[in-house]
Amino acid sequence: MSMIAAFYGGKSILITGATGFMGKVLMEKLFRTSPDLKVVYILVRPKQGQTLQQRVFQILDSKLFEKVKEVCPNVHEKIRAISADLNQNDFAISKEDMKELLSHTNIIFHCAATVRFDDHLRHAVQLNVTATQQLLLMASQMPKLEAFIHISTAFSNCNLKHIDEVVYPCPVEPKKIIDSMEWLDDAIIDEITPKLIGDWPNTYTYTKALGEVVVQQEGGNLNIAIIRPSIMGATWQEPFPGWVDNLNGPSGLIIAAGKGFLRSIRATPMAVADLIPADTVVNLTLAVGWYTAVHRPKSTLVYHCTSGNLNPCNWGKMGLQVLATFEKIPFERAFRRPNADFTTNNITTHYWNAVSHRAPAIIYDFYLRLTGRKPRMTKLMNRLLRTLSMLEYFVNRSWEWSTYNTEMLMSELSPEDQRVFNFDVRQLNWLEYIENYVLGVKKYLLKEDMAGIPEAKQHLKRLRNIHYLFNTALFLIAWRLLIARSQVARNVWFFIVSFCYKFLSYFRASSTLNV
Ligand SMILES: CCCCCCCCCCCCCCCCCCCCCCCCCCCC(=O)SCCNC(=O)CCNC(=O)[C@H](O)C(C)(C)COP(=O)(O)OP(=O)(O)OC[C@H]1O[C@@H](n2cnc3c(N)ncnc32)[C@H](O)[C@@H]1OP(=O)(O)O
Ligand SMILES: NC(=O)C1=CN([C@@H]2O[C@H](COP(=O)(O)OP(=O)(O)OC[C@H]3O[C@@H](n4cnc5c(N)ncnc54)[C@H](OP(=O)(O)O)[C@@H]3O)[C@@H](O)[C@H]2O)C=CC1
Repeated sequence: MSMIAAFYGGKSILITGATGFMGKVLMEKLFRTSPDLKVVYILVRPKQGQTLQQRVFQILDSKLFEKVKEVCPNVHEKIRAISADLNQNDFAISKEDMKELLSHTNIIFHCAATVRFDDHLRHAVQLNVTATQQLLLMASQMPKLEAFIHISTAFSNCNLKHIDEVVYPCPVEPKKIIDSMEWLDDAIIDEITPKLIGDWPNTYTYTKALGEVVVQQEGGNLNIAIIRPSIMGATWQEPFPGWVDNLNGPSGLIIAAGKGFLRSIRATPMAVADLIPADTVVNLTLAVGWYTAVHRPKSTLVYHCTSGNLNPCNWGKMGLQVLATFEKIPFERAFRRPNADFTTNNITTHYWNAVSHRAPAIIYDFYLRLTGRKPRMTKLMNRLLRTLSMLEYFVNRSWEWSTYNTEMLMSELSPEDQRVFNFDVRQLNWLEYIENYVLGVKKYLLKEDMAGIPEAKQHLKRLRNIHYLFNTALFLIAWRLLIARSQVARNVWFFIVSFCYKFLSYFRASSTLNV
């Protein structure tokens, strides 16, 4: 019997960010392994014209929850969606709901965040710092609370090269940043943002670092732990391989490469690609929840959920495997044949961006205009280039994360728990994982049918022929222009033509003799 699964039985659990990528995988695993838990409170905001209930039903209706419905048929009764907006005071939670939360919650998993790299500092501070502070305040009023688990990121200290499982101080105290956001106007914030974030690459990583300091400073007597996942990718094993439902991290680029838009990316092939499957993160999170509540460590423990030091893979190997998988599992209606490469300096990056990204987009938009349709490729390409420039920081560096606490926790688990809540990334086979990841992107993100693979392959063949035809035409035009202008080129041309003619005549003559 799994001790961790038994621990969550009968518990009331509060999850923020349950509608996000990690939150959904976390809820799924909780219900599947501890179907006898009492209730899962989720803080949800109405979105895109959907009510809270509609959002919950949409999640439960997805393929991700198929297994849960078998082991926990009344799962919908155990999810209590609470209307909340983490940007508002007291999260805009009604008095009755707040009372219920405060009096019943046993465990908190704080996953909500803005993960956009380019978010305005005010918004990023509000969600990643102030909301964390408010949640801690709520937690301090929960008499039954056993553990508060805060999800951060391994990149919260990406301004360092070697990162230990400790909370590092920030140059400016979070309280001062929170206060200043209240009275500074947007224009001034924009101006001072580069100075404030210093050597952090974006407002996301910076505010996640501030969030950790807040957790440490304002955690009081709570049992708290911080989890730092690296780049969260599709699921590795559970509930099935390859599940993913958003474009963050590598997923968006896998689509861009598979559809033939992405031709080059400025990345260092030997840099460590610190991906971590979402189910591995969730298993560690649930194990940490159990350990923190049961063992009550004296200080706030930080757990790195990374792959680089235990089972490293680099961007070169990952990129090649992604491309190899497209041969077997192509995406439908590709714009060009998938073929991308890494560039390593500014000049080649600019060159390939112009030749392989912008030029084809302009040509295609020209064709769309000619055929009376609305041009869209240049806009899409600009967006892709913007995304690439945001991700560049992370694919041209390697970090070392120590994992003592994570390894300590692994050794504390019973063999059964090590199996059910497996977060040992050493067992991960990267080639197999990446293949399943690409397959998952095709099935769950692009919603493409496997039955369409032969047609997709045919389409790629057609694109290859068009590519050869286009290159041949381009060569002939260039040659024709050269011949018209240069005597040397004309002489070379006549030499080649007469040589070919002689060779053909000789070949024909010898085959006639043989007959
Ligand atoms: C040796 C030689 C080998 C040669 C081999 C060659 C190999 C070739 C490559 C093959 C394939 C590539 C596979 C691997 C590539 C490496 C990928 C590396 C990724 C590394 C990521 C590292 C991140 C690490 C950070 C820390 C991790 C975390 O803690 S948090 C999670 C990370 N957060 C994010 O990823 C968020 C990033 N997104 C944003 O910040 C923003 O969305 C944006 C700035 C990128 C875009 O903002 P914008 O306002 O322009 O657009 P938005 O409104 O958000 O969306 C507009 C439309 O674009 C779609 N979208 C959104 N995000 C992405 C995305 N990441 N990629 C693509 N498209 C995206 C979005 O859905 C919108 O679409 P519409 O709704 O249709 O308009
Ligand atoms: N994805 C990754 O690669 C990594 C993520 N992390 C961390 O893991 C955690 C989860 O990330 P992930 O699941 O990928 O992120 P998502 O963007 O998928 O999910 C974010 C969640 O936060 C919720 N949220 C955002 N704003 C508000 C708000 N104002 N009020 C209420 N809820 C809100 C979202 O709700 P809604 O659905 O309404 O938008 C959503 O449920 C984050 O803390 C992130 O920093 C760490 C490392 C890597």
